[in-house]
Amino acid sequence: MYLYTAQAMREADQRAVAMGYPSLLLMEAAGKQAASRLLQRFEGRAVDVLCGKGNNGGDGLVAARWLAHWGHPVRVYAAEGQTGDAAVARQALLAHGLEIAPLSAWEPAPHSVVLDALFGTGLRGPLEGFYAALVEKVNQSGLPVVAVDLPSGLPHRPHIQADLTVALAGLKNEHLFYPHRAACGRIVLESIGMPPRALHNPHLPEVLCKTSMRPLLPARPGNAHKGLVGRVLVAGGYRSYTGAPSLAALGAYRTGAGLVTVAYPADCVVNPPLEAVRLPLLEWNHADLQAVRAEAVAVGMGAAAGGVRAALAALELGKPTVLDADALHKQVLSAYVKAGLPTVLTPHPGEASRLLEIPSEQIARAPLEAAQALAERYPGLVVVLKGGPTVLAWQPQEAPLSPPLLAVNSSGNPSMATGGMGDVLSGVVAALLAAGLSAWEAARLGVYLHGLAGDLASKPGLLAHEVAEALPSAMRQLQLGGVRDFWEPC
Ligand SMILES: NC(=O)C1=CN([C@@H]2O[C@H](COP(=O)(O)OP(=O)(O)OC[C@H]3O[C@@H](n4cnc5c(N)ncnc54)[C@H](O)[C@@H]3O)[C@@H](O)[C@H]2O)[C@@H](O)CC1
Ligand SMILES: [K+]
Repeated sequence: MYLYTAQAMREADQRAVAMGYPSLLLMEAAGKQAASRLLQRFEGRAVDVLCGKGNNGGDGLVAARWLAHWGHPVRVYAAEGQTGDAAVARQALLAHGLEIAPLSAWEPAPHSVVLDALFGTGLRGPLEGFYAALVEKVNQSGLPVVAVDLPSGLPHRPHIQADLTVALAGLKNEHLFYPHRAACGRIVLESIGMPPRALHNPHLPEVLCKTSMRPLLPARPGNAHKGLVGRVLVAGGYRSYTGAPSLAALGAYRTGAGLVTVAYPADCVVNPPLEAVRLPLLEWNHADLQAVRAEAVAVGMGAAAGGVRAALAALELGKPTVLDADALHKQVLSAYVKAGLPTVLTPHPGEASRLLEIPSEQIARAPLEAAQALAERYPGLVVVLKGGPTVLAWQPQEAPLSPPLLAVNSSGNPSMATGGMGDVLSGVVAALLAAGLSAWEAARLGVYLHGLAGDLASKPGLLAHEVAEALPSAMRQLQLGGVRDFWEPC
């Protein structure tokens, strides 16, 4: 499943039409499904449908017809001048004997619900004048609002603040990225019958979801022993950052690693899980690390200035590696690019800002672009840019001229914004690398499982080790089909 821009969705629509699929069928499905989702949530309220001139308005006209047909009180307010499918939708509505009032006549009615079909993906630029005032009037009415496809006005201001958004055919950027996502309220995705071939577009970012992530779960053979399912070496720790390697070790064990060894400076007190092997070191050197039996390495957590030395020593092991926190330095990344090892780097926006030398606000505003820039700068390394949502990018070394592969995570929640969460993630990804997944697979599944565990454990004051403890349930639920993507109806 992909994440669409307005342009990419228009192209999908055009491909469907070129394949012979009538666009009117899409509008009919869109309107009917929006109407039924509205009723599911706001049954018993009269509905005011506000329709623009374009196809988003056409969806609203279809919705109004079905609402009336099903016997619900509905008032329709629409702009003049529909063309194409939207004009057909208007005719069909009139044929049912409904009246259409001008948008300027709309006044909030107590106990009603507003269906916002003013603007969708065709909006060009911010709303002004009459439409800006109408959107403000809807927001100030205090009435519940169901938005068709997108809250009208997004991605600009002003925009509708919706309680429910019925996304059509595919998720758009605004449905996943803040602050726009907050304007959508609950999001339900309706396929509206769009032919899957029309939606197919591997140049778009992938949305990590249960369907694509489940097949990546490593199988545990019946004759499994701890040396067969992936062993992880965690290398990190510095005087005041002693928890980080322990959390990474816990993340790795809870993702199924067979054995975890924690290497840390001998002058710091690290308390890894009882099940971990401890390796206190006087100096970060390759010879000591070489003795550890491990199929993957996670390096950097809380290692302070030692992070670079630890990462360069780990590089000589020639194993798939996760680089986090104090290992995220340009000289380290360049050395890993040169080595061509499966490598995942997991910066947060502050670390990405340091690596890219751009302000972290710019990264927060356009995380996909930032992850893409890092992937292009360090070809072959998989970039996991942590945030809400976490995004991923990878420029395969063997295809330097193709655009990087991109992905956006759909699991996780704001309660995960606490210390140590990234350390757990490093351990999760390292365990999946050790289990034999490629760097791109391990990073995507790791990010998704970590978010899913955060969703299962979600509560105010959530701690990183609690997310690690929820990982086994997350994996079990994903395996057994018990997971719900956030856009699925309840
Ligand atoms: N896959 C698809 O592409 C489908 C799209 N459908 C609907 O079609 C919508 C897109 O339809 P359209 O492309 O017709 O676009 P919209 O209906 O979103 O908006 C286009 C209208 O808005 C006006 N407009 C644009 N910017 C404006 C501004 N800043 N201020 C005032 N007016 C402005 C345009 O002149 C035009 O009349 C989707 O969001 C969805 O609701 C569905 O009907 C079914 C299938
Ligand atoms: K809308």
